[in-house]
Amino acid sequence: MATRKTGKKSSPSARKHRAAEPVPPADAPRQPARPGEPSARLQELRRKIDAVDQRLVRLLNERASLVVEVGKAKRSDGTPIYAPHREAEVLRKVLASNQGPLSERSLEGIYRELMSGSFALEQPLRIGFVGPPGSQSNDAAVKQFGSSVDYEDLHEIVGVFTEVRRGHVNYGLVPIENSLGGGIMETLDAFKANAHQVSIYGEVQIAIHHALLANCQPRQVRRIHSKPEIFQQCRNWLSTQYPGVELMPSASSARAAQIAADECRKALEIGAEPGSAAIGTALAGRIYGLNVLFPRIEDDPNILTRFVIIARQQARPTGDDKTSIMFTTEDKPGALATVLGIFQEAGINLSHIDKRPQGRERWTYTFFVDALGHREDPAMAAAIEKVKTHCRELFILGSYPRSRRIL
Ligand SMILES: C=C(O[C@@H]1C=C(C(=O)O)C=C[C@H]1O)C(=O)O
Repeated sequence: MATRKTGKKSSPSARKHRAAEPVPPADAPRQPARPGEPSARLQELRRKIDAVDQRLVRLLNERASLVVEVGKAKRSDGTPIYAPHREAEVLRKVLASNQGPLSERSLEGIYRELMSGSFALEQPLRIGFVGPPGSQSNDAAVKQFGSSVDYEDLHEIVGVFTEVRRGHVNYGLVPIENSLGGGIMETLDAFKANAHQVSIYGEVQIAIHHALLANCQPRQVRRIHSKPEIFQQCRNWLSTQYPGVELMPSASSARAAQIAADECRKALEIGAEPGSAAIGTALAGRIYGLNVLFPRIEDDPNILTRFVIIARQQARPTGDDKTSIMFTTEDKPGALATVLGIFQEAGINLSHIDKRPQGRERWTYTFFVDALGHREDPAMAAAIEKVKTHCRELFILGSYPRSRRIL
């Protein structure tokens, strides 16, 4: 008969207990924990979690060692480090094998951070965004590329294009379309000036959330800083929660957070009550040292901004891609309708169309169209060739994996 290390014979009830799952069932009689101490069940569960973590760390490092090898192989044949087509494939396989209880969203978040760690192992990546730090673009970049890459605030959308083109950053993230305000003019214009040198390598859809940030109690807030558009997007919330408060316009929500943090500090220095707040991202709160008093105060919880990742490389096909093209039609009746008809005939779905003044000739426009499919798909390649014959000029801005998820 098995004995304990003490040498004592085990009782039948003890044997039964040892043979069963080490974690006591939830309905087992529980030893009352001493106040402030975790119960025996909680301790046992935590011991199991610790053991799983040990296995996970080994597995993560097994994966990381393979990533290091991938990095070497890429460097020897000049393959780009960041491979959105491969990431899409990894995520698709991982999510398909998920049986819960972890949600898809949580698993995807974990994998995004894991892949961010991969970059650091293959080659440190530098990502350009439009600041100031804590801006929506900074938030989007961190959600997409995680915390293991370097970020550079390039101040202006056009600056992101310039620095990608010059190779000072590996990739850049710029907003292209907002579900409330439509196309982002500065980005479309920057494509007109840089279409030869950079291309769209990926897209990211970000849910826009606004938080009330401050260093005081909610009832102490007297003045709120933010961008005028953001006040508009939180109008109902502000008029019910803070009807008499002073609204101070600023150039960006991140700048607003910086001003509110400065004003709070100064108030505290002179012994006054801090009453300044800002509406911005939770990331801005972390950067400028403000607490989130209320998260998600936007009136419409479904505001999205689509960002594109720009690069000096072309993304490979994944089977679920988008192609963005930019063209100027010939100056004749029905020219745009002819172009759109070509996609229709080819059975190619268009997901977005926008326009900007062409710039050189008055009342002439440059059109931006997103078509579903990759430029290497024979139907897409043939349609684009045909479209070209009806255009003065046409550029393919890029083919890249279509993003269906919202970060
Ligand atoms: C490891 C690779 O490099 C990067 C990291 C990935 C990963 O961690 O799975 C996937 C794609 C790339 O962005 C790869 O290309 O396979």
